[in-house]
Amino acid sequence: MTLGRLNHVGVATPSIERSVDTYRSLLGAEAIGKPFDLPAQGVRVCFVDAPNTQIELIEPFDEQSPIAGFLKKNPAGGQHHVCFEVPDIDAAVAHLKAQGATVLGEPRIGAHGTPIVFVHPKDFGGLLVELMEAPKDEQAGAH
Ligand SMILES: CC[C@@H](C(=O)O)C(=O)SCCNC(=O)CCNC(=O)[C@H](O)C(C)(C)COP(=O)(O)OP(=O)(O)OC[C@H]1O[C@@H](n2cnc3c(N)ncnc32)[C@H](O)[C@@H]1OP(=O)(O)O
Ligand SMILES: [Co+2]
Repeated sequence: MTLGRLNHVGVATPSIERSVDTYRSLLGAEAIGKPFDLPAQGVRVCFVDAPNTQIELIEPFDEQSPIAGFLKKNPAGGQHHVCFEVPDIDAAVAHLKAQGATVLGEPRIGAHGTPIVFVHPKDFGGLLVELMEAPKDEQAGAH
């Protein structure tokens, strides 16, 4: 298991449009992607680029969304997860399970088109951690 770059910070919001306005007006964010649906993950997504990472704005796609409960508890939204890159998601999952961590489900394709998996917040002092397999071209470029 090798810890890689911080890929993004996930921020849950009841309205991507309102959050985008806030990032633009209060923080001067300019590089903001177009929102898109990810029904398989139960979210609508929009990336705000910062020089060294991304903010991933996520809004529930439907009532079954994994962020529905979070927004019920935090109606204004808030920081939801952090995502670190790993070179090999299957190796990371095997390592985490061997250490007794609670891996939430099987790896699935995430918003960047590579496999992702989540680790329960109880294993990280209340922080929901997402691991994302780094794109192979980035890994090749890193050597
Ligand atoms: C855009 C696609 C993708 C990407 O490519 O980047 C994504 O990021 S998708 C993001 C959304 N998807 C997920 O979050 C999937 C994984 N999450 C889950 O499986 C669940 O959300 C959860 C973490 C198991 C929580 O389930 P939930 O039913 O909402 O809550 P519980 O009531 O069971 O909560 C148990 C416990 O955990 C606390 N909690 C819940 N969410 C968070 C959070 N985001 N950060 C920190 N803590 C969280 C909750 O408060 C409970 O605590 P206690 O009350 O102390 O038990
Ligand atoms: Co994410």
